[in-house]
Amino acid sequence: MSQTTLVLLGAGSSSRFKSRVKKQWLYSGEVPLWLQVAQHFEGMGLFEKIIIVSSSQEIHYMKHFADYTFIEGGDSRQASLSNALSHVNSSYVMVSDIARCCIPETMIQRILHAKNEAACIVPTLPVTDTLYMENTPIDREKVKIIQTPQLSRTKTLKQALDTEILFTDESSAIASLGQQIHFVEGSPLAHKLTTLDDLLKLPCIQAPSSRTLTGYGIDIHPFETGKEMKLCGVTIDAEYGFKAHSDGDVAIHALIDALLGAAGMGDIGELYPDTEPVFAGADSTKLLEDTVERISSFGFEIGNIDMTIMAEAPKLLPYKAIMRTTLASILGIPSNRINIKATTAEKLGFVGRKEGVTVHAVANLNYFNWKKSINGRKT
Ligand SMILES: Nc1ccn([C@@H]2O[C@H](COP(=O)(O)OP(=O)(O)OP(=O)(O)O)[C@@H](O)[C@H]2O)c(=O)n1
Ligand SMILES: C[C@](O)(CO)[C@H](O)COP(=O)(O)O
Repeated sequence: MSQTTLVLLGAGSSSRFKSRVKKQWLYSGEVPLWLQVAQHFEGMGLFEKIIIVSSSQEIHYMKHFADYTFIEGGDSRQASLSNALSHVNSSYVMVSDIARCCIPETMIQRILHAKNEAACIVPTLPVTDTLYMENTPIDREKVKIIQTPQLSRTKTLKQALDTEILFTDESSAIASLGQQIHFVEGSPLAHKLTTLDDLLKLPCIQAPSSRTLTGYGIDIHPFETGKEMKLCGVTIDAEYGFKAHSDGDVAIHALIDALLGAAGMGDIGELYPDTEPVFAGADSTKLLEDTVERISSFGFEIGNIDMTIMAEAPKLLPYKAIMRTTLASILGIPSNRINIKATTAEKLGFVGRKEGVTVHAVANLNYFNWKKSINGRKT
């Protein structure tokens, strides 16, 4: 069995990437980039454990994709690494930026073969352009580009990071202890995805799939007198509203479940539990806004939505247009891609007896087409 743990650092905020979707959550085919990277390393069969570092909200969703060890990151790359290192017990630890997406296995083998050469093994590339330091040319033979993954003796790395000093990589931390660093040849394929233009340099990243993902949601609420009735974020003129922990907007609740269903993100109760005081009387449009924000940040675009409101009363026809425009502005799609149907239950069941309302909703999502963002840029 290998004595090496792999740590993949993915808790960054992608600020230089300048896209509404963080680089870790771009889809390559039908797989988010972070997962493509993890599966690529896992397929090599070289590691006893794989740790992925990310934010707590992302980790909740990442666990729906795969069973790695997920650890919450910190404010800096080094803080994220330190959190992960407390879960590393193997003699060696290989650390890589998840943003280096296309690292060839031959490069990993080169690094592992050199493991006895020094406390830290580092892949490098030569500089091939002329270099200036401020206004003075410098000898490019004396500088190198440092890549990841870097292989370190775990004990030495833990000792090196037990400091207030912030290092930009493992090798500089270990060098600060006076330990030797051993350099091996890196690869242009290990280039780090930092800006949108880097996507053009990384051939293993495929265009996102054109598949449509469909989700379904249903919600039921009984009527309650003395409450304001809200449906699709619109106030309805009625003598009663809905009994609920929140404002009881049963249509928005069904829609949230449809959106979460399409994204594979669980259901409304997981995200906004009705046991939490913070959601007492909650404005459901705010919950929908939060759902849309999450879905969007995880690499999806909303295609269209359709819903059926089953209500014996009140008559909803006069409200359908304003309901569509209200939802359109929250979902960020044109109102023609939102369809709202209303029907009675022909006096049957609890809906027919005017005891409450049922809403069924369907939502379609597509993967965010990041190729369009690159093509739309002037270089
Ligand atoms: N607090 C942080 C910051 C960075 N990283 C990770 O460290 C690697 C190198 O960082 P970088 O490429 O700079 O990613 P970001 O920090 O996301 O990018 P930016 O600096 O543009 O915000 C990335 O895989 C990133 O996810 C991390 O785990 N925790
Ligand atoms: C660790 C690293 O990738 C080596 O080149 C680099 O230092 C990370 O820098 P960043 O500013 O956190 O992207």
